Amino acid sequence: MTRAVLSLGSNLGDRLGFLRSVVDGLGAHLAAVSSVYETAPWGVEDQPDFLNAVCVVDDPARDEWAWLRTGQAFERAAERVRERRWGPRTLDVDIVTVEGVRSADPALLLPHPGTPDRASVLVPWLEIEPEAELPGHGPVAALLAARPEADLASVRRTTLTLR
Ligand SMILES: Nc1ncnc2c1ncn2[C@@H]1O[C@H](COP(=O)(O)OP(=O)(O)OP(=O)(O)O)[C@@H](O)[C@H]1O
Ligand SMILES: Nc1nc2c(c(=O)[nH]1)N=C(CO)CN2
Repeated sequence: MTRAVLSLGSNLGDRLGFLRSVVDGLGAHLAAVSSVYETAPWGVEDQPDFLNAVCVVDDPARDEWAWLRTGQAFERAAERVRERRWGPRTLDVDIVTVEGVRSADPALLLPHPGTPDRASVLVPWLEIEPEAELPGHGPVAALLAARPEADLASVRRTTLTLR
């Protein structure tokens, strides 16, 4: 119960700097991090493009709630202001999965229910874990193959790096 997959997103201010703040803050607990992707916004479409990335983290001392608190601490440090659902933000850290954990608690849904529909999560995740499975949904590669072509085209790999 120590390994987790996190999705990172930013579309306000120093987008790359906010993603880097997470990677830097995770330090030795960062097991893998994807490339940075520039992605067209889903949900609310009249907002700037996002930078998105996915990382795999590992810490024997942290359970799923500790990972949620960790993500929220990074969001607070980025002075995130929550104005509307799916609206623009300096930093969003979603807990995609925590190994061996399923949760129906609205404060921490695991796996994150948006994952199967979000190419902005599936593409970077697949890059770092080609064999990944989303619990209850099967291989990430199959979820991605089921997305419409327009979704795939909206996720563009950049040359920016996080470490
Ligand atoms: N797996 C999860 N990861 C992060 N937050 C979660 C998760 N499951 C539930 N939450 C809850 O979601 C709440 C709101 O999250 P947030 O404002 O980031 O939503 P959103 O990014 O607008 O939408 P979405 O959750 O669909 O990406 C948080 O208070 C948190 O407790
Ligand atoms: N492309 C993209 N679109 C989004 C994102 C995101 O991370 N990437 N996050 C949102 C808020 O949860 C709303 N829309």
